[in-house]
Amino acid sequence: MTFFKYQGTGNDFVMIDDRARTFPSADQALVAQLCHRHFGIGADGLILLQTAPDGALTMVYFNADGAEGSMCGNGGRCFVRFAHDLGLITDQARFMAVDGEHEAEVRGTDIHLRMSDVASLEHHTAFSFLNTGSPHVVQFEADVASLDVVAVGRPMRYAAQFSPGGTNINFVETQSDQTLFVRTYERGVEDETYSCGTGVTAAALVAHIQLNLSSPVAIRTLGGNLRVAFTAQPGGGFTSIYLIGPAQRVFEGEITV
Ligand SMILES: N[C@@H](CCC[C@H](N)C(=O)O)C(=O)O
Repeated sequence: MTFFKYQGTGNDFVMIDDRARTFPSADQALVAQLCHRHFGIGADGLILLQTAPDGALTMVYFNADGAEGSMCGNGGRCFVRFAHDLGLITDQARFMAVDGEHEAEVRGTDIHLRMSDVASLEHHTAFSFLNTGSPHVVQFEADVASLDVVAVGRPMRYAAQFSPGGTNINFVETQSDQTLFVRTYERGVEDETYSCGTGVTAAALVAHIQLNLSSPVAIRTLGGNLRVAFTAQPGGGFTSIYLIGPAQRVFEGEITV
């Protein structure tokens, strides 16, 4: 079976053209093994490109632990690049994902991906919590570069208040030029990843509310730069949310299991 490896700001994915529906998607151990960085290809997740009976392009996303996940923003941008590379879409696209339909546009090296609207956010003393397709804690910190993201993030990811599903944890610092620096502990990978698309989207929306940053918000991650554009609604929610940044093919190969 042919696979392709894609990355979007260092969030990396095994990508498989599964229009023939031959991939054994119920085999969690196989997905986890393919994503394993020592015993497999190595990736933060695996994505199947399928088509629905009505012909709609469909993204099926699995976390590195092998379980089917909620929405993945960087994975969605890589999915659009993959569909474009296969010649299945022009520069404008629509596809289905677990959280509904997404629109996207290919503009040179960048993919502009429309994310689900966000109706509400919770603000707690130390952090905010919201769902941008996946659940995210956003916590501002003074020195994100020095933070032990795994040591601090993992207990929060498993905290009782987020059970049973758990959450992703984003540590955010505002830089002098109003750019956000974001590092994320990612659920399902159970480690820090180089970038998380739904996570930086959450960080940008919270930064708009708490720090009055205007759209588009520029974000730096360990794996590169992203932008998040949005329209804030008078009632407190957000619409027309776009995650913008590069996505590229890295290599391809054959799975011989
Ligand atoms: N890396 C992803 C986030 C994927 C979802 C996450 N692993 C979860 O299970 O919540 C992104 O780019 O959004």
